[in-house]
Amino acid sequence: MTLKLGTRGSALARGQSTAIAEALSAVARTKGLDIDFELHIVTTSGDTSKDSLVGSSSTGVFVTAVREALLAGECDVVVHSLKDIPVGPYEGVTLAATPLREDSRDALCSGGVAFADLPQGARIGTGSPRRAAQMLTLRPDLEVVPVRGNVDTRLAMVGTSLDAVVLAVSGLKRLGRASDVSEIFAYDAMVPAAGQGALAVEIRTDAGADLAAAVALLDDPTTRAATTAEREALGVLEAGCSAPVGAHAAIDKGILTLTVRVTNAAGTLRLTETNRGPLSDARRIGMVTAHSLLGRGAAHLMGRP
Ligand SMILES: NCc1[nH]cc(CCC(=O)O)c1CC(=O)O
Repeated sequence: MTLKLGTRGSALARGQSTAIAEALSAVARTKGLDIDFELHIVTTSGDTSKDSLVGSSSTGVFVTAVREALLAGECDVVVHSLKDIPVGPYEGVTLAATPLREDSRDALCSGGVAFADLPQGARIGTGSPRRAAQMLTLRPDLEVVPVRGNVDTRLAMVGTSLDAVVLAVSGLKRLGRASDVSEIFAYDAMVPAAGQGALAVEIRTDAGADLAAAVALLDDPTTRAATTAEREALGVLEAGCSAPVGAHAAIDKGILTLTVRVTNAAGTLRLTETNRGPLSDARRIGMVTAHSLLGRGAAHLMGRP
């Protein structure tokens, strides 16, 4: 049987979707199921617009287009970067698997210069308020330059119009650009975005039990718990993926430790909160952490009354 796997058309999206398609076929075979996948590329207006807000995946337009293709029956399974998916349910769509996640940290790509050694006032490209704010906390002298476009486009700016860019380690690895990483930010220096480095495999809620069971074989319970806590915190903070909010859950010996950080845009004020507990409490840990941040004034830092 050949199924269609829906994805965006960027090199990153196609690469990670191909990897998931192969992994799905392999796990299905171990259960005696013969499933092959062909990629179904979903294009959106955003894919051709580099300079407008529509070009930002933070608005969720790409995720919505891919999900609508799934609901329309143009494909049977879809793959997204989890961090691009708005928090909350989507009618008719089920998150069938969160596979083992890649490194979730952020990386400096500077042509080899360490973050501390960047020249005074260096120009750093990022479209992420979270990365911009945390970078300015560490180095208020830096000039943050808003950039858009895919990973390769951004890397091409290093050494020409920019001194460096900040990108997710996971995306660079998936694109075979790990050698462009000059320094990886420690988790406490730059708290990653909720869900960064993780993928989401979705199916229609009314899909057959066989497909649901096959996809579920790819689910990694540790990744599921960590990203559940991170995304719950983001949801309670009412922050989208474009807010200056970092959320990172680490799991060690069955204990989940969630750290959430809210920074103001200038990087001059920040609140960081950490809570831990069993994996089964992932959602509650996310909620509790976000509520205590709100109690400490997080909404004000995010520019809300
Ligand atoms: N916002 C764009 C985006 N969405 C997912 C990734 C790759 C990182 C991931 O796998 O979470 C990227 C690029 C980046 O942040 O560097």
